[in-house]
Amino acid sequence: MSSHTQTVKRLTAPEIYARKGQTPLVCLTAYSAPMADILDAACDILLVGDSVGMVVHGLPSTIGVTMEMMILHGQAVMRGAKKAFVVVDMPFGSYEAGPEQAFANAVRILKETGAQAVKLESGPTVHETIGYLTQRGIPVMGHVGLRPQAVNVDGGFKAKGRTQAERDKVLQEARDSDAAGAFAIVVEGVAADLAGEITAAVKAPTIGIGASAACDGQILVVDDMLGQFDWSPKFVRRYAGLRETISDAAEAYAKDVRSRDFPAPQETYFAK
Ligand SMILES: Nc1nc(=O)c2c([nH]1)NC[C@@H]1CN(c3ccc(C(=O)N[C@@H](CCC(=O)O)C(=O)O)cc3)CN21
Ligand SMILES: CC(C)C(=O)C(=O)O
Ligand SMILES: [Mg+2]
Repeated sequence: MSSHTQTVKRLTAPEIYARKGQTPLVCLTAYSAPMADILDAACDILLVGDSVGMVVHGLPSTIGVTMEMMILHGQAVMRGAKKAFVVVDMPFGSYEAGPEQAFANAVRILKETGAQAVKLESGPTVHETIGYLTQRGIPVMGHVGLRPQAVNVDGGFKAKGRTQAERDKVLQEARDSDAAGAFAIVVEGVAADLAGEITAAVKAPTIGIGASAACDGQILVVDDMLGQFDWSPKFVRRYAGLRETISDAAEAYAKDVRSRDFPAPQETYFAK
């Protein structure tokens, strides 16, 4: 459906920003059109996360995710979601060099997908970059705490804020993202008290993942909460058992094919 014939009004960045202190923002990741279509009614925000590289493409981390992957999945999600606000993650290497690199790649993401905003993980140039993009018409979601794209310097996916120096750094990055104009900030993998401090310190709504109930909203990787994996981080709650459901269905299909029970006459074409 083209934007001209769209009947359902999409949420906007200012509406998300104004949700601070209101009812919690409901967010999930989405990577495909049919999943976005199903999740649209329940969610305020759908994030086309670079976690797609690990969850869908089987990569060991998000480092190998490309602009092309983010754009293809962004396009699919935009075709499925009618009401939710859609944010696309900027992949590793597409924004860290500075504001001009980030702007060029964010423009490409918005033009080619139709999504309304991008997200980027905190780092030394992020304060400058969020301001540069926001002033030029691109809403930016910040991301502080556990930064999956820093996996190689951190030596793994490690929760943040166990030392005072680390707590100060995460809080400062959240303050910087807020001051630079982020319309929302993802807070990942931090202790509850730090998540509370950050949420109280910033004007933008905080969206937690492994960051306690103190945040202004929550996000999970959809395949985690649907139970597609046998291992998940501690912060995941399973709302379905898709792994077992899919495996049981595949076993039942295999049994029916081998016994020639499938296909039956009603599943077969005949000449007359
Ligand atoms: N499926 C999936 N779910 C996610 O939430 C997710 C991804 N993939 N990929 C990108 C990042 C990586 N994430 C991760 C991955 C592992 C841990 C993890 O191993 N956590 C440990 C605790 C580590 C610590 O205490 O420092 C755990 O046991 O929960 C956390 C976040 C979150 N994101
Ligand atoms: C988990 C969320 C916040 C994310 O960045 C992703 O899915 O890539
Ligand atoms: Mg991400």
